[in-house]
Amino acid sequence: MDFINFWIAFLFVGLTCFQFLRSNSRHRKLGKLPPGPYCFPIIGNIPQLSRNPHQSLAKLAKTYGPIMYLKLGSVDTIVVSSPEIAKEVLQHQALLGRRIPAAAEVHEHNTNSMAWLPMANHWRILRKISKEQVFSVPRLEASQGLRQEKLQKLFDYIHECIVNHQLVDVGEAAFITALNLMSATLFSVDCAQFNSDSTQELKETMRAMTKVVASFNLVDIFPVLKAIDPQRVMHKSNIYFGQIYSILDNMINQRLNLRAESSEYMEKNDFLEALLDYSQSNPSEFPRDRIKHLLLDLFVGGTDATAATVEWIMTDLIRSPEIMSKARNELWDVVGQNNKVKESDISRLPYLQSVIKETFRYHPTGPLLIPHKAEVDTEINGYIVPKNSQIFVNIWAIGRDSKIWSNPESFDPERFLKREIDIKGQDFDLIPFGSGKRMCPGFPLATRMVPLMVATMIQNFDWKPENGMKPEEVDISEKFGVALQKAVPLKAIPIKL
Ligand code: HEM
Repeated sequence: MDFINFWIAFLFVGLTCFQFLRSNSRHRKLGKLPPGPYCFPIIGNIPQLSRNPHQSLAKLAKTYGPIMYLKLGSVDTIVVSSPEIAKEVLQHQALLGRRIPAAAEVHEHNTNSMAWLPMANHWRILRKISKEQVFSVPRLEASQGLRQEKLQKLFDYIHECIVNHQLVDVGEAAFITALNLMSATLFSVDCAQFNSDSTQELKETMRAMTKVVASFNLVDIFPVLKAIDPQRVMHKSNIYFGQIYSILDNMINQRLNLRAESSEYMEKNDFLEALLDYSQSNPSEFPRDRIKHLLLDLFVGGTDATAATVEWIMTDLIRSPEIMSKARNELWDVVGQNNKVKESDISRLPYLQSVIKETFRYHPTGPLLIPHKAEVDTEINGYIVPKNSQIFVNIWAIGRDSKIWSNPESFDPERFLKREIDIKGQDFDLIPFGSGKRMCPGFPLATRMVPLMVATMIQNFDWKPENGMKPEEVDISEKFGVALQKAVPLKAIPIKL
């Protein structure tokens, strides 16, 4: 070890020990912390977590209970694993902050992004604009034609795979479709093509950026390392965010030019048009340079979660052919075999909705939600949640709890036909989109896109696993990330019906 590395390591260990001792003495004064496993000096509970922390934490909760205290590096962490305490946490004003990952602290993203802002004025304005201008029913109705076209492309692609005797990489097809659904809805543009190796800048950069943001970064658990950025995560993130912002800036400028050039300009039905209108009439509340930040939030928030959800639903259906045919029969009964499924049909498809809910229970796309942060010392269920703790609400553990669900390890959509439960954040047994003020703002769009993508994939196609595998052999192991991914991507054989 050379001289400089020695001093960096010495400084790191010294500062971490100092922080460790200081926070321990502060906690002793505060009161009773929730129970939790033994915490090692400096590294805390990191050795007790696997690559799938939601699963390790669910196991630990069986021993230590529905509210636990852990230390991840130098970060106080509270883990909640029951619907009752999840409700208390998600409705507590002081626990709705965010701990910002270092990878998001680039290009002023953290100070402009709805996902990372604290619940102050700027965040409130963004939520209001999203609710009233972007995800309002009239706006969603007006933009549905844009989405219908993209679903036709998905249908044509699957058809082409059949003609060419090709497997479908279901995750990739879902990602391209989600990306195009989002880019059509946001700015009337197609960002990605099926079966194309040509440069698809936005798609590739989005992939790279999500990978960087999802990667394990030492700085997030030892903030003293931020200035060194030992894994170069912030460096890479800075590049990808910069590239995406410049693509978005170009799109915004092009649209502004189009609007300025012709007096006969026909307004488009997309979200960009709504945001430009709002910004022009409320420049002080929502200046032009904030549009790109909101577009990025919606684009990133919408694409990965939607694509991962669809890949999981298709995995669960391919593993259970009788459930897939039941969902298809419902589509044929309600919509017909040859009519395209429309957004207005979704409410008449209770079985398909049960399938989607069951996948949300079984493989929730955000197993720990997006971690919340305690803004002040707060008491929950008789325990202290120290200021600045990060809070994980483990909805994966709630979804697999046998006290709440019978046979939680089996995929059984029928349970939702017997039990009325919605996913709008009111019933804390199932909150795939979170609940309360910080709940996913994209819920109204996601609940249109996901059923239509699945319907497009199963209405006229049956599916077989690749390589002569039996349905029940299709892999369901998970890979933790920005959205919960499949560890082994789903590749399957489509069959025309
Ligand atoms: C199946 C699809 C989706 C799932 C499962 C999902 C799930 C979630 C979850 C669990 C949260 C965190 C809630 C919390 O921290 O309490 C969240 C937040 C968020 N989602 Fe979604 N989401 C989906 C689709 C979308 C779409 C389509 C958009 C936008 C077009 C979107 C944009 C966002 C944003 C911006 C946030 C941060 C909100 C804030 O912090 O105030 N999501 N989502």
